[in-house]
Amino acid sequence: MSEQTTGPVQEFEYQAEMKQLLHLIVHSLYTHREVFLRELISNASDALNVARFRQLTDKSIVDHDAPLEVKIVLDKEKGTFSIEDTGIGMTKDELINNIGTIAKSGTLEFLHKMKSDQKMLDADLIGQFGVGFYSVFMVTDEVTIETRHADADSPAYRWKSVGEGKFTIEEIDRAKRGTKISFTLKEDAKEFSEDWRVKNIIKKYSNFVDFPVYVGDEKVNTVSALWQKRKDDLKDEELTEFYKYLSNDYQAPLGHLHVALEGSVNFKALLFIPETAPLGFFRETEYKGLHLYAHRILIQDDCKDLLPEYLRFVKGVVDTEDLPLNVSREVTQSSPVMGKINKVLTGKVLSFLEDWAQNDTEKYEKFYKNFSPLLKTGVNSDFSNKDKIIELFRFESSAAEKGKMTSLKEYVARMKAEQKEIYYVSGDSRESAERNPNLEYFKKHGIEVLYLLDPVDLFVVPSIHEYEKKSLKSIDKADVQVSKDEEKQEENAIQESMSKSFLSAFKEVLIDKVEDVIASKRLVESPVTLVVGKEGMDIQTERMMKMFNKDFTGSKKIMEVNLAHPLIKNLWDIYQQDTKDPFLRNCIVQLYEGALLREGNLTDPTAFLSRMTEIMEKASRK
Ligand SMILES: Nc1ncnc2c1ncn2[C@@H]1O[C@H](COP(=O)(O)OP(=O)(O)OP(=O)(O)O)[C@@H](O)[C@H]1O
Repeated sequence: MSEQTTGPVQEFEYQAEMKQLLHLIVHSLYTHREVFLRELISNASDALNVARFRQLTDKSIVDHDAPLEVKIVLDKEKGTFSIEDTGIGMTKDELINNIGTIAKSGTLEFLHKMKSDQKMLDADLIGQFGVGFYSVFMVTDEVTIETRHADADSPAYRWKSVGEGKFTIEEIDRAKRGTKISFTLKEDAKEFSEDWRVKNIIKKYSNFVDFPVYVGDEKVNTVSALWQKRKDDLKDEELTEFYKYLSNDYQAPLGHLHVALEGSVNFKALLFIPETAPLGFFRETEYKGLHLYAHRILIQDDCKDLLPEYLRFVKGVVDTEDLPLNVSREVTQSSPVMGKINKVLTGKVLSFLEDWAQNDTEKYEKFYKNFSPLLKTGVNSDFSNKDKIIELFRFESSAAEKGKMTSLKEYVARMKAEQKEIYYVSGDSRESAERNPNLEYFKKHGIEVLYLLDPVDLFVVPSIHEYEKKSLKSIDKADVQVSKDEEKQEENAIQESMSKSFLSAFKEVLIDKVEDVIASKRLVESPVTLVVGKEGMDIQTERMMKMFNKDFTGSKKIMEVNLAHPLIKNLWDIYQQDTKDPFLRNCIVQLYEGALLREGNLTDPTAFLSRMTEIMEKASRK
């Protein structure tokens, strides 16, 4: 029965974006429609949490001692559904502002995209995208909300909407605190007025809600603090169920970690690593943190202070006895207890990953593929754990077949006695890294080079500097060490007189383009290559900087010339006859621009092509 109206009915219009969203929900979401119930229970549970907080500190709230619970009433004959909570309730402003806005940015965009991709829109995905309350319009055409806020002087209201266009608000006579949402189910959604169906859905999605959920007179959910159980008593099935409830993920987690600590800090934690990164995970600046409980009572469902940001893929709960119940967000942030928990958890998560890396490579590689771009940034932000994080790095390598990953430890174990540095090269793909002419020397001499194929590597690997006292060096740098013997042999092969004056001719032609031109000790098959000075930025890094900032110019490169290459020898012959030969000059520019092209930095391909035509014409003349 509805409460009496006590004021005029006011009409409101949804924002344009909201209308579009509602249209999509009503007309496009067909599968997993039962998640509307999860959304409604989750909102009720949030409201109950707020009420529980207020109960602790404010004796004057409406129905101070009312039990905190959710009641669902079904009428199979009439096909109706109602859900009522004794939570905090809503004021008029909250009804207008909170109901009627899209919870998460990007939701509409996402739904549109799914639709235009002609994908089957699956309502199970919406939990991740924050359609929230409005999912109810999948199963009904008209919704009524009756609510009274816990503040003693706050009136009660009825909100009514037929979905797509408008909603109305009127004042009503309701004495109870909390919110009741009721509606008649659509013809094709009548199943949701069946007891057994609704109970099954609650068990599936909402078993771990912190408050009793009743269907009729029967309490349906478990209401158990899983993390309080002993490690050995935890069953895989309930862990998976709990994880899904907690994270809104529809897949089982990749793994979990149970921590119980007693001593200078006391807490229990149940943490999960997801199987895959949720859509939009890496774009997300607004991510959800862990759930923080104190004495088994949820005090924050989004606590970002329990783990550093580079571990934000971890989902789960932390329950501590060291924080007071009525602790505010500001106090938790600066609390030394939080600092201690953060420190312990970070160490535990890193050791947990290290254990996978050592003992379950398949799982680790799955994890690594999904989350390593984030994990790796820890090297630049968490100095106390830097060494641990570095152990978790994996790379493709010239010593391993495509797709196989290797660690720095394994690399160092394979290093030859005379090798002093750890070498790496970056590239968009293994193939492009392997085509880098700077690699030729290393290939010829069987020196292992790591391939940095993840763009994030370029920002983090250079800051590793050293691993087991061996410095990490990009093979694009001019000062990579080439073994002494080798140097001698090469030097002998190079005619001293040839190199000096000839190279200065290169320099003269490329005067404003390169920093220097030197004889190469590392090239085998290519005529020239570009390298960066000791302090310079890696070539790939520079390319990325240019993508972010059009005005970024980068530094001048050093050109290395392979004096043993047949083409260079031919040019030497031309040079000896005429040091200013225009063909020679053209070839020098072409060689330089060819090197730019290879590294993806050629800015004027038209000039490059016409010069090439000119050179070919000359070369093909009889
Ligand atoms: N039963 C309720 N009691 C009190 N407030 C509610 C209730 N249901 C909804 N609300 C209010 O309406 C808002 C919008 O709910 P909605 O489900 O659309 O999004 P959300 O819960 O904020 O986001 P998400 O679904 O992503 O968690 C809530 O944030 C809350 O302020």
